Amino acid sequence: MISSSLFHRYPSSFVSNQPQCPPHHTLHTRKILNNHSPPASTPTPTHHRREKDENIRDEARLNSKSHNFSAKYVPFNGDPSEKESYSLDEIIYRSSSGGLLDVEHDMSMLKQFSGEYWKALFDSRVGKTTWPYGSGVWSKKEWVLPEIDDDDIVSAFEGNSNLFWAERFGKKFLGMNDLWVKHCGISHTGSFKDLGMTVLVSQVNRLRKMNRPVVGVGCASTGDTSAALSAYCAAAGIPAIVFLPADKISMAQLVQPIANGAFVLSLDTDFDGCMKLIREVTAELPIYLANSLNSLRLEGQKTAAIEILQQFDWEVPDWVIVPGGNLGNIYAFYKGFKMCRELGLVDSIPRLVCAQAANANPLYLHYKSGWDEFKPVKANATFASAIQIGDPVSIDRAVYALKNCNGIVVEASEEELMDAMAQADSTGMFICPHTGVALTALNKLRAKGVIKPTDRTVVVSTAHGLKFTQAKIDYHSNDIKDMACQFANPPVTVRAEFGAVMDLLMKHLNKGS
Ligand SMILES: Cc1ncc(COP(=O)(O)O)c(C=O)c1O
Ligand SMILES: N[C@@H](CCOP(=O)(O)O)C(=O)O
Repeated sequence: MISSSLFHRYPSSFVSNQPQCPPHHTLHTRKILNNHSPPASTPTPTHHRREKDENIRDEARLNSKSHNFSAKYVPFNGDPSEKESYSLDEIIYRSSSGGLLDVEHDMSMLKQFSGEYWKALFDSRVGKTTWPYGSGVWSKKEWVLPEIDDDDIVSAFEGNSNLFWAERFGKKFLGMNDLWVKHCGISHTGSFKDLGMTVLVSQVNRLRKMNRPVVGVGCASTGDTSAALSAYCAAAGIPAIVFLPADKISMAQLVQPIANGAFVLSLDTDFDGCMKLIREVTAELPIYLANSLNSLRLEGQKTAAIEILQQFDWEVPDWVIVPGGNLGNIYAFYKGFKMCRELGLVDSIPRLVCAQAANANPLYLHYKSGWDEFKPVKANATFASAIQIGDPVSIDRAVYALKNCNGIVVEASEEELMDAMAQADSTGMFICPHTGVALTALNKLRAKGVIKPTDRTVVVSTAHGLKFTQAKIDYHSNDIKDMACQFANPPVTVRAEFGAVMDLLMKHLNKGS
């Protein structure tokens, strides 16, 4: 039996999947929340414990309400007068003309509530354990996948990642006082992919419950997509199949899908080759495609942009810098910011910078050519191995996003990205090489004066540094061909004797003074 006291544990607007209070109440609600005192209707806290057969899903089921929010697939950047659209319950990745798809929300329904209303609602859900809103993604459920039943959601309470004030790095290396790193990689599987994968796997869970023929979910990967897919599928008991380019991903990334029980294929090709194969295979077999070609993924990823605004108390930063590979994420950020502007939460959007490794730089070349004809490249090896991609599936999305926010594309050489990573680490971070690519872009734009010392700037950190320890070991061992490794900090071997240790320490301490 579900205890009736559960109904009284939260104000109803915190637990319902429909906004409850009318817009004119929201300013009041917000003020209350900001003052950290409970809304008047909150009962005195009790030390409630659930009965054996109760859980947070049951609570969500009891509290769910009907609503009129909806979303559908439409051709990406299509002609609005064309009527082509598909239910999100269809298994489809391309429009009738072969172009990309986008998830389009019924904005007229969302606009029935004011910007102030949405801010108060989203703010009220942060940091709770209420299913599914405790997740940073599902706390924005009405804007993500409004029609999914809470019961079908597969979530690890992802999102709500740290927006880190890079105080020392900003001051020491860039003369900046308002520099932030959005640590999307401090996450369930160690990358931002969790944000999109919770949405995609939840939808697959729904489709399978509807008896749709989905025998498994598959992706091509440079390591992070496969890790996220495998974890969320394992949590839901859904078979995962991953195509990996042999010897091109880190050990830590490789072991993730193996440990989570996915069927792992190591293929003698690069990521672009794996991507081509998974597209062919998913066209033949009832395996659902989990790469960002599937626009559902981007609905989850866009919440990182909304979260950044929320973390700045809905003030808009000047710049957001995102490392780009298959190029879904740069569009996801744009879409998140744009929705906040359209729905009245903010009145402008930041300028976006997409940062690429020079060894895998098709977007950069396209940008430099003045957006002339796009040409895929053969991506060369890079320490930023997760963005070693030469033929990005979301090229059109990225170009659209950058053109619409006065965006910039910057490239980083191997030495630049590794030095930037080492410098960031020396100020207490432990970032991945892809974040080093983004920091290089920042260095270059600061040096040119494009980004000003006081500009509020966010660098998106996309994966956890612990996935890329070998790159750091190579750098700090001074063991990289043609690289000075100028910030290497190798361990010093010394005899285990007091005198030898003291001599060494004295030398070291004198050097510092
Ligand atoms: C760690 C990391 N950073 C950046 C990216 C680039 O994201 P996107 O492919 O959406 O451009 C990826 C994946 O491609 C990644 O795994
Ligand atoms: N870096 C990605 C590459 C695939 O990108 P996706 O967003 O299209 O899945 C990875 O980790 O596999």
